[in-house]
Amino acid sequence: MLETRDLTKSFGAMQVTRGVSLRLERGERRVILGPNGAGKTTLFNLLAGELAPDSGAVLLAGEDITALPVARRARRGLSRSYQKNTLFDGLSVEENLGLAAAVHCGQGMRLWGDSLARPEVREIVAEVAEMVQLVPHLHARVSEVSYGVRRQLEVGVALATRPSVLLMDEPTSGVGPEMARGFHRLLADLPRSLTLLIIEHDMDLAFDVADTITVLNYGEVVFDGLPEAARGSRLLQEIYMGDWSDA
Ligand SMILES: Nc1ncnc2c1ncn2[C@@H]1O[C@H](COP(=O)(O)OP(=O)(O)OP(=O)(O)O)[C@@H](O)[C@H]1O
Repeated sequence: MLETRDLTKSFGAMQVTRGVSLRLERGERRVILGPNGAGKTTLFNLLAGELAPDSGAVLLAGEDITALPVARRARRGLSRSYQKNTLFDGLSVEENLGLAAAVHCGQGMRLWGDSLARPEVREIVAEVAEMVQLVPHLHARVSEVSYGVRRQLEVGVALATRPSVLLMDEPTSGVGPEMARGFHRLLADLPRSLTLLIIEHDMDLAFDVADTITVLNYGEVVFDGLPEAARGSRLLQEIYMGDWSDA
């Protein structure tokens, strides 16, 4: 469903992405682990189209999308859930979801008030609200909801564009461990038709949701495989010493 071939990216003399080749099947939940500075966010930027690679290719459903800008990748079903500045604080949870759904349904921002009433938009809002457990919060203003609900809404806004592949950069960052677990259960319950690629800093949390794990270190894939194998890997234990000993 999503593939990279030998992606490389440097900033000046520093090579931050080194020959990264990944292949995600449809419906796969892959977690990307790696220490600070390993190149996880850079890889996401290359996948989403915010950065162009120096060499290599990104393929979505078999088609080369390396040259496509962010919006065109999104229209093809590759979406990213952002941590910051993507929500309209003065609007309700429902309106935020509705706006994303309306844009997806081809409604201009200009008429968005009317767009929200359209049946296809209402249907998406209801479906997504259910998926990310936002039904009790639909009428709350975003500025008034808890941090955890905001994080759920960020994922909801991305889902309202009906992606086939969703990239999430540390969706649980800043929430406590218990809430993070709940959040991962929510992710695990998302429809299996959706392919998920998640950056997660915490190794234990990664095991909650991952079908497969990729570990980056100094921009390079140093592990790619099943979570059970990751648990037994000495290399990972060394890289993740801090997180393992904290666990
Ligand atoms: N635009 C940029 N210009 C120069 N250097 C950059 C740029 N973006 C990232 N870097 C550097 O590239 C390296 C990888 O950064 P990246 O953010 O991809 O790592 P990461 O694995 O996501 O780290 P973290 O877990 O801390 O977010 C870091 O050394 C970072 O300082």
